[in-house]
Amino acid sequence: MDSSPATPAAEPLVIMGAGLVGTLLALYLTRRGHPVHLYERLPDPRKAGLREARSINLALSDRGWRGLAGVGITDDIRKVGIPMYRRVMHDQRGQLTYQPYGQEGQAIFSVSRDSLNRTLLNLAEAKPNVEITFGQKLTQLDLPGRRLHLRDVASAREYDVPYQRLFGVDGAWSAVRGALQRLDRADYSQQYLEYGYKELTIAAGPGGAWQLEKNALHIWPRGNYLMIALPNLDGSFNATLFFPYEGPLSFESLRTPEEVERFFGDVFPDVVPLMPELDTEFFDHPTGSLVTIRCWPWSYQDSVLLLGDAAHAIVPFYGQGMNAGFEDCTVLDRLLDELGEDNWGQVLDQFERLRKPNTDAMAELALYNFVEMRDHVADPRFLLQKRIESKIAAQFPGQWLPLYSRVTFSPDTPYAEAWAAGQHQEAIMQRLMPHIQEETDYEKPEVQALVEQELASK
Ligand SMILES: Cc1cc2nc3c(=O)[nH]c(=O)nc-3n(C[C@H](O)[C@H](O)[C@H](O)COP(=O)(O)OP(=O)(O)OC[C@H]3O[C@@H](n4cnc5c(N)ncnc54)[C@H](O)[C@@H]3O)c2cc1C
Ligand SMILES: NC(=O)C1=CN([C@@H]2O[C@H](COP(=O)(O)OP(=O)(O)OC[C@H]3O[C@@H](n4cnc5c(N)ncnc54)[C@H](OP(=O)(O)O)[C@@H]3O)[C@@H](O)[C@H]2O)C=CC1
Ligand SMILES: Nc1ccccc1C(=O)C[C@H](N)C(=O)O
Repeated sequence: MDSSPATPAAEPLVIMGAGLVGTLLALYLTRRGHPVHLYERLPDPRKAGLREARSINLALSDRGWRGLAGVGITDDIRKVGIPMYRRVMHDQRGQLTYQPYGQEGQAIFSVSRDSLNRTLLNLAEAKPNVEITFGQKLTQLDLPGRRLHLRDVASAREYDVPYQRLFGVDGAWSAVRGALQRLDRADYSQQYLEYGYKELTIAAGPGGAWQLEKNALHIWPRGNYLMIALPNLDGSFNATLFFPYEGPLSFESLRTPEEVERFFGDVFPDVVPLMPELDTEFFDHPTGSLVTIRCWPWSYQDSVLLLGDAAHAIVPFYGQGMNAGFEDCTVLDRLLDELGEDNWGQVLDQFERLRKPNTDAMAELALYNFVEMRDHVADPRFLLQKRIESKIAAQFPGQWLPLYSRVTFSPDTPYAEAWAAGQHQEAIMQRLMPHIQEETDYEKPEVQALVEQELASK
């Protein structure tokens, strides 16, 4: 049920970008009684049919669920999500090792980007005071004059639209941010990895059966590169290869179908038979780049605010970009409750000050998880350390929570706090692990004494 609406403002709030975060934001703002107008550069994905061909999935976790719960739509999404309870690591001989994500029953969820986007669009469009106009690209923004300059992509017609409040939710290559960047003392940085990514398909088995463990996120860690796979509802998996652009083993070095087959056969032998389209997909699918974008400020006076990837694009390795964007919506909604809608300037100011340290921490966490996923998860000592940490958490609940759980399953803990606590715990583990060779060593009196001493001095 919608909460009781305030008196609708005459002029619509404008949202630039009807991606995942923009559509969720529209649902939040319309609940407050505001008319909302979303503009989107691309055609309507529900009509275009183009995106359906690619079933790309995302990991949705507790911060994202909280964002969806705020507008009462978790049930719609849970129906199409697949819980993934653990990492399954595949070594070069096809041997498997396992690492649970959290406690019994805790999972991250694989959801299709396309169905999530469609569900959000359908829900937003069903609201009487939400309008979505597709195929409209923001080309210029007059910040002091509060005017958008848009282009109708199909006809190339250009026109202006005035606004009072604008939310820039137009993704990593945000045009709204582009205008803010030209302000005096605006900070901006973009850092690319020397890696790109390629999306590939692991086929469904007969009758739509999953050919790998269904309720898991699969990882093929290979030291300086990796492949991952997330399950789809139709029995297939969406695999992503994260691989150097250049170098002896790189996108540049694999030039022919034979080279691709030889490489995959050598390093991912257990999964190659499940990838019948490998050759064509490898050359037909684009190689995506991986970038971290930081900027400041995120707002202009009381009229413009950036959210989602437009404010904080991060590399995908923690599976948190969309989750962080959904959390933006929750935080903005809370600030509007606390500070009131007569204080937009204060709301925008508080929002960026609260969020920036947290999304900066998330950007670091995402880079950190790249090394963990491509390298550490293949190391038995690392997996032993994780099992010991689970034991400490079970023995001292409230005093110890693994970093992964803080980031993924603890939406009350801001990212920056999670990261700081995680680094502190890691320092303790570095002192503890030299005393532990196998799991049962944890029970040794000297190890127990050390753990208690470390926790007492925390
Ligand atoms: C390979 C990969 C895997 C990922 N996996 C995960 C994951 O598992 N979990 C997770 O939480 N996150 C993941 N992410 C991150 C996630 O995709 C992004 O964080 C999320 O899409 C951000 O949503 P957004 O709405 O801010 O931006 P977008 O989804 O990019 O939406 C922006 C919208 O604005 C529109 N737009 C852009 N420019 C203009 C303009 N000039 N005028 C009008 N409209 C415009 C775009 O067409 C788009 O529809 C992944 C990212 C990548 C690359
Ligand atoms: N953090 C990360 O590493 C990544 C994040 N993402 C997120 O996912 C979203 C959707 O991705 P996807 O569909 O692959 O988007 P695309 O890469 O297809 O980009 C969409 C549009 O953004 C503009 N664009 C692309 N690359 C650049 C660039 N390097 N500099 C300036 N503009 C650029 C282009 O607009 P035009 O045609 O007008 O020039 C392009 O058509 C992105 O908006 C981003 O939020 C995606 C990839 C990596
Ligand atoms: N969705 C992703 C996309 C790309 C790379 C990683 C992910 C993950 O979700 C990783 C998961 N959080 C993990 O730590 O095992």
